[in-house]
Amino acid sequence: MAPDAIANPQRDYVFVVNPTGANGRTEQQWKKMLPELKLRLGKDCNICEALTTGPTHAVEIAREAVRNGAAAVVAVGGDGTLHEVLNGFFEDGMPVQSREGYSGPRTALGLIPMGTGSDLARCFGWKSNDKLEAIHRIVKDRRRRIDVGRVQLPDDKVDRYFLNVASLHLSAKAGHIASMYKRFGNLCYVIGALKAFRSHENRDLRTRIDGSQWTVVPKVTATCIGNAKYFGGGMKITPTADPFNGRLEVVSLHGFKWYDFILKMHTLYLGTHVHLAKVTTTSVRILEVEAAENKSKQREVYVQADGEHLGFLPAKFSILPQQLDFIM
Ligand SMILES: Nc1ncnc2c1ncn2[C@@H]1O[C@H](COP(=O)(O)OP(=O)(O)OP(=O)(O)O)[C@@H](O)[C@H]1O
Repeated sequence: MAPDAIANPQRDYVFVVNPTGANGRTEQQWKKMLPELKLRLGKDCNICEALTTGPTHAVEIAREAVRNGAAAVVAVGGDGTLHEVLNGFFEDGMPVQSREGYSGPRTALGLIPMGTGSDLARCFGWKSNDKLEAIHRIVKDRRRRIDVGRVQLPDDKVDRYFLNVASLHLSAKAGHIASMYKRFGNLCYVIGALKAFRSHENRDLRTRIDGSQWTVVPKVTATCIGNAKYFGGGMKITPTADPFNGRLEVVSLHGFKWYDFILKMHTLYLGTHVHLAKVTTTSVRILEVEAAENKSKQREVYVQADGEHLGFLPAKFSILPQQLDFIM
């Protein structure tokens, strides 16, 4: 166990479980794992089990746990649950502080991947639904500072945070549609992409990197902003992203037609799409995006982060100056 676990006998480990994750399998697997987890974490650790009752509940549970100075808040479920737990570490654009008087170590974020997609787990080479591997990781409690991406939409006063990938236009719309077809497992992302293409038009966008000059980027099909490498249940969309290097990798697809998407689909899973002529890549700390044409058209350009539909352009994507402790 980590040295600070011995120094502080009252360590709360809060497990935020989405019982409906992976079409209900998350709850079954969690129940099987819990007795061994209790045994291995031992008496020094207080295991708090919180089952979510619906969307966004995980945000509230995590926020309260951080305020109360929990040693760790662990998302048990898919990337959607992880995303909500992450967002619980922040409020009003600031990291949540523990209650006055608490002087223990910072709260760490943890993950037991038991969802459909598990894209962050894939980025670290962790197996999804591997009980022993997950227990070992939590018990060992090895922490590493991880980068957090932020999305700001001027119309929406609430900033959103992401660990995997934010994106805009076709990919964001496809993700939004995919969320309605989760019952089909990973196939939901393919269904989402095909449906999204039906009403899709490539758009000229204006972008600004790290506060420099605005430039027009023609015929954007989708732009993906990666803190980590994967989205959509295994698409290696930002293959050079590294969640520890303080940067976001931006991959844009230009002028794609629906048949390009079918023909090139395998390259998105392999991460080799970045070598295609219609794909550009950049490394940034801040990316601002708005429509180049008629501003009313920007209401048609979807924006998402870690699979959550956030709204429409304009949007600002950035890496947070402060990192988060993450259980690796
Ligand atoms: N009790 C609940 N009932 C219904 N929906 C919930 C509940 N708890 C959480 N959710 C929602 O379920 C969404 C998906 O959850 P989660 O990511 O854990 O599982 P998943 O279905 O495996 O999906 P993913 O593809 O993200 O891995 C979350 O974004 C959350 O908003």
